[in-house]
Amino acid sequence: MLVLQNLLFAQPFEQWPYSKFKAYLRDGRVAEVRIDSQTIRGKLTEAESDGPEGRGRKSFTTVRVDDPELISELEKHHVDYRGQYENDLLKSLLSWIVPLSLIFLLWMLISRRMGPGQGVMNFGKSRARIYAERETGVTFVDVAGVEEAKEELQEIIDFLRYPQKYAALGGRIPKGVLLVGPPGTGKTLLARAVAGEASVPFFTLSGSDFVEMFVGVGAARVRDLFKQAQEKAPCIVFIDELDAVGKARGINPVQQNDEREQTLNQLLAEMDGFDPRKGVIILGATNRPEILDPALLRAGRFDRQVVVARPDLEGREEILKLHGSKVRLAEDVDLHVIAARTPGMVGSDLANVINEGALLAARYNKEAVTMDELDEAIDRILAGPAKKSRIMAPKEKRRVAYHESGHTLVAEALPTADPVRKVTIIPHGVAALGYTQQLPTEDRYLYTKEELLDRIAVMLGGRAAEEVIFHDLSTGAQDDLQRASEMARRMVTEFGMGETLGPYAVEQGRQAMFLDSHSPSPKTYSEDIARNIDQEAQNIVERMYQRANQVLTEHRDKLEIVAQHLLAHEVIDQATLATLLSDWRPGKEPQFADS
Ligand SMILES: Nc1ncnc2c1ncn2[C@@H]1O[C@H](COP(=O)(O)OP(=O)(O)OP(=O)(O)O)[C@@H](O)[C@H]1O
Ligand SMILES: [Zn+2]
Repeated sequence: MLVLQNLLFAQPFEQWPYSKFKAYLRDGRVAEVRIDSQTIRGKLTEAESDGPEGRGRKSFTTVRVDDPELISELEKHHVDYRGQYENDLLKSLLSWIVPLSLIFLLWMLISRRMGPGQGVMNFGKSRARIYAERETGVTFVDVAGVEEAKEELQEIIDFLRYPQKYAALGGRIPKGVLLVGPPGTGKTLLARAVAGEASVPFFTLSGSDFVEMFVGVGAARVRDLFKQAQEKAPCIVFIDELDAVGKARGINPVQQNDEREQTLNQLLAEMDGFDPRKGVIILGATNRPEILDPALLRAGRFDRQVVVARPDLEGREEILKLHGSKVRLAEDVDLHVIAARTPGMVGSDLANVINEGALLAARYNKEAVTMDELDEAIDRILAGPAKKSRIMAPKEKRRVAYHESGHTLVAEALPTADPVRKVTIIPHGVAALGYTQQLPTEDRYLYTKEELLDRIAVMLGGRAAEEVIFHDLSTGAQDDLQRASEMARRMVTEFGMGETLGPYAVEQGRQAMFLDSHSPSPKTYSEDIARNIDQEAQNIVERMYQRANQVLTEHRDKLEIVAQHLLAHEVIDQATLATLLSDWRPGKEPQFADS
């Protein structure tokens, strides 16, 4: 820079006072100047130059002072000036450019966080994007292992395809369908597939997005979303994580969330306000239906629920096949074996197994994914603490299979027990390892003494099976025991079915107790009677346990058949159970003496 300047000003500089420079400037004798932070260097005009020997024109330098008129005077006298003259304009420019660009940056950040098409400028607008089928490209082929859910959704697809047909017939079409199931089972995927199958636009919004920072934004979005959707009908509106916005109102009075509540109210209003025959179907997804505001589940809203359950063995194999087809699997890979190793895993876990396996194969420079990589992938995924607890070791699985078979057999054997609808050893919820689902044949309000006793025996059937088969007990029956004991106690104290008290009820009905569950119910009887009640309840449990034990010992072969089928397939439905027990007529067992 300095070198350049010196070249430019070939002649030596004369040191001038500033006033002299200004005087020359005003007289129009200055030709050009270079200004930097400390000094001003300049050249005079041709006319001012020295004689013929001077190669250049006369140059001067002066100390730069704070002179607001300098630039205007330079302009006025047509001086060629260059340099960094920090005038007030620049200063003030800087003083607002910097904060302005900071604000802009912040705005960019916020609008990126808020998703595309959603800036500060239009934050009332819904960020719903439209997915045409071409874009999502998802159909039922891409969702595996959830056949029941698919079947239930088929009607919705049919309706979206031929809304006129339904309108003509006047059939009632649900407005809202709630997909309920554990995380990663493919609820989102399924919703998209419904849109894909029906070739309709897919609007999506996530409940957690609703909970925004400004009050009113969520509600505005909901309004906008429904407006857009109605213009594009037939279409699907999908609300993921419905529980984030649909939590029961007023659950937490301390930390109230006006925004969420407003959004929820808007959602309810919108759902009430449109005519489903126009062809807008709302799909919601949640893995915690129990915390939803009951208003959301009322008729005309999400009044239909579709369970997207954890996949069973076959389902897992299907999902593995689906995702396995996207990578190169070695000849030796048996996805059935992988499926058998992964009870409790959901679709996203299984997709992960395949993906992780492929990554490992690439790392080991293999040509294809082999069993080794898939095994390692499973181990890696199981290492996550949350997953581990969900997945059973083979030994545990065996025990759970016999336990559940025990419940099943006792239920089938006893004359009044409800028929078994479904048995599964796929982990459900947090506590239950498996479950046996009984189907009440009719709505029940009254139970006879014998029916209650049968129920208690069924509850104890799991534990009895463990004893018959393994000759020891596990902690898995804790919940069964509690329920059986409570039932026995209530028989004695509330229903007057015991001998100690006869037809005398000492405890209030359960409803009343429930309302005031913190204070123990006042004892209206003596210590003596209390001891007798305990004794009698204990006797009932003990007797029913023996009864369950007897059924299972006598029909151990049936127990084996059911348990082995459970181990192989993880679920047994009512029809399969009937086939498995074909030659055995349940309910025909001799009545147990109930003295
Ligand atoms: N049934 C399935 N068939 C095929 N792939 C599946 C299935 N379930 C899950 N996946 C895979 O897992 C991914 C995540 O699934 P998805 O997001 O649909 O689950 P989700 O039930 O909506 O979970 P969340 O409740 O956590 O939102 C899918 O993109 C897909 O790759
Ligand atoms: Zn049990």
